[in-house]
Amino acid sequence: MGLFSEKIILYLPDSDITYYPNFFENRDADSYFKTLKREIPWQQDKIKIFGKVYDQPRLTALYGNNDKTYTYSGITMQPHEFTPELLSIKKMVEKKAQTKFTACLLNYYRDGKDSNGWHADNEKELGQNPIIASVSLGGERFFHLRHQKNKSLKHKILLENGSLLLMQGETQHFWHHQIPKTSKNIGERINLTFRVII
Ligand SMILES: O=C(O)CCC(=O)C(=O)O
Ligand SMILES: [Fe+2]
Repeated sequence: MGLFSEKIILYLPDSDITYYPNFFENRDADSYFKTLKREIPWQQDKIKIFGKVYDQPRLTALYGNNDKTYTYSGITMQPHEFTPELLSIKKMVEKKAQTKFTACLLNYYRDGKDSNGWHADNEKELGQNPIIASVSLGGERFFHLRHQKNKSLKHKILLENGSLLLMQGETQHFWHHQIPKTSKNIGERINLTFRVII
């Protein structure tokens, strides 16, 4: 077992979630962060929540190895072609997850006011039991989990620079997750969520 293989299983009911805190070495994570911040054509979309239109509270981009679009919160995103950096990250994630991913949704949280509200990644194009592999680069943010039926069942985990979080099995049927806003003075963060879009 190498230095970077520490594996933390979150034994939450109705879930299959694993966290690898040091999936990337810090200097690799830092270098990916710099390149992606500069090269990705970050966009701020409008989202629709209960019929009202808002600016999404973060920047995003979609990458894919086919032209399949991805629709959530009333936005349909068109994929860009994978860059060399994204392909090298994808390859390492695929080895760990034992899955070939077709797409990556990227999130750029500029500061603590940027966030990602409660949701499950349960869009129909992700299939029945989606596997989501989520890479964190840059500033640390808390990831909150809340059971959809039993809302007193909660958990939070700090997503560190260079970490990988794997959610699979029935997780998206039973749990919501969010990245809440924070008033702490924190660094900007890039998150990559690899998905299989069918
Ligand atoms: O930024 C994160 O860690 C979570 C991103 C997320 O939940 C999503 O893009 O669906
Ligand atoms: Fe999500």
